[in-house]
Amino acid sequence: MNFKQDFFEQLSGFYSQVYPTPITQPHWLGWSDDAAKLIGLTQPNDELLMQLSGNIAAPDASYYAQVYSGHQFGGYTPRLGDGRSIIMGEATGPHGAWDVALKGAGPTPYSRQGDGRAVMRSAVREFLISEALAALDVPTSRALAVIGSDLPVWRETQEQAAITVRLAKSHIRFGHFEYFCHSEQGRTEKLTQLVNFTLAQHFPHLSADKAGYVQWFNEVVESTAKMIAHWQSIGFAHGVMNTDNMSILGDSFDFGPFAFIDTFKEDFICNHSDHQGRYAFGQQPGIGLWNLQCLAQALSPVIASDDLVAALNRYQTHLVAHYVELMAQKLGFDYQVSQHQQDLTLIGQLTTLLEANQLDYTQSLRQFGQIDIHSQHSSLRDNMIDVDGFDQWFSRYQQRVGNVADMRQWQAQRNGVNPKYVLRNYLAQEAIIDIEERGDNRKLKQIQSVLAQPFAEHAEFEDFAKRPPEWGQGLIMSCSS
Ligand SMILES: Nc1ncnc2c1ncn2[C@@H]1O[C@H](COP(=O)(O)OP(=O)(O)OP(=O)(O)O)[C@@H](O)[C@H]1O
Ligand SMILES: [Mg+2]
Repeated sequence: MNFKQDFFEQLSGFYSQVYPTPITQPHWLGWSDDAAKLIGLTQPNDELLMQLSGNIAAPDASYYAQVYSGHQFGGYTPRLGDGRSIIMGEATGPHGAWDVALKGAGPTPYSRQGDGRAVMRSAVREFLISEALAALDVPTSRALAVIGSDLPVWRETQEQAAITVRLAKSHIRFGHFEYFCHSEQGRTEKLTQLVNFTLAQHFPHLSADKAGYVQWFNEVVESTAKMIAHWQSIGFAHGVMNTDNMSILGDSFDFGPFAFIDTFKEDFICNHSDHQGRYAFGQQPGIGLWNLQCLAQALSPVIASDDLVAALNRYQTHLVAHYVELMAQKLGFDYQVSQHQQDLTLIGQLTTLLEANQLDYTQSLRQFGQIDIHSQHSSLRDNMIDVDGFDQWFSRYQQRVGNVADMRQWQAQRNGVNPKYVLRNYLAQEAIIDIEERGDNRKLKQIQSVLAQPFAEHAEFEDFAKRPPEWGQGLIMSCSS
């Protein structure tokens, strides 16, 4: 790995230097060739294993934990920081610079009561979902590897520690700006320094002046809206949309109790601790705005409030536009800005039908690849209990799609955007159980390779596209990780 150390060198006072605490008996549980390519790596090897498990230092790495704060479930925590993630620096490769973070690498000055560790099940889930979302073209942090160990850690019971090696274009979160706004008591030097660094590193097309700042915030609003539009379009619930888990680049970030919806349910909750449903699937667009409002407040010392409000006011338009555009591709009609509102209604009627008929979201959308738009009959229709309701919707939908000259091509296009395979919770759970009980990571590798091509057919792994078995329905994940 070739590192540069821009954050470390330019932002002293924004982190604490801290070394990983080695884990014992480190071994590769998972490795992503696709992520490796981003930073110019090819094969896993023993030296890399020793480096990424914290057993030996990597040349040119600086080890540090960043400080930030954040709104967690609506309440402000003035100081959080990386309690279990240690960044080695920015690895440079053919695809730019990527922070390499060892998540679960041991205690840091921000660990509070925590042990600085991650348990194997959560490390495996983060590894799988990072790479699966990337293959679905969703903006996301990546995972190079997951490393197992025999180090015991205590949660509700004794478990084994593991490390996810995360790659992210940046680890700067909304919470970074909140921290340097609220802790500096009116002084704006550090906040300005952080904004300037963010612009120089990640928004080089913008100038470090008032106009550049305003444009930057507008871009953050849009990329956040875009990310959430992606989530809604694929039926992904993040589960912990605290402001410290919101990347300033609009990348999906920090994967804990996330889930893909199986049977469609607008108010689906995946986080065991989310008693109020604050982060329910259907709440995500609104929470995105709420989080951006927190960010806007943190930036108010350096950006005029009228400009912040104007940018926030565009959030909903961005979100709807991106969502409708993605859904239009999935459903096979041309995206037109002037049609937004009608299209949104048409899409909403479909999801209402899916919910009322208790249908699986991923499977149902995949069936658009078999629809003949000129015929009333389809496998999707066969699955409906409310056939009349569906027929009414379908004729409106037929009108919207219009004539299709080449039906086969149209169907192939639908299959190219509606995944057959997503990381259903029960699949991740099966991989975890095999590792837990037998140290066997073959299932993990199979799931990873299928999800790397989620739009393709994988005849051998047809089962991975199935609805969950009874034990795996509505699995709700605990926050303990
Ligand atoms: N086992 C732990 N030991 C120490 N700190 C922890 C532990 N688990 C979580 N934290 C800290 O609690 C805060 C909230 O945790 P959260 O689950 O959002 O983040 P995370 O999953 O640990 O990391 P990241 O946001 O970098 O993906 C963070 O500051 C995190 O570092
Ligand atoms: Mg977090």
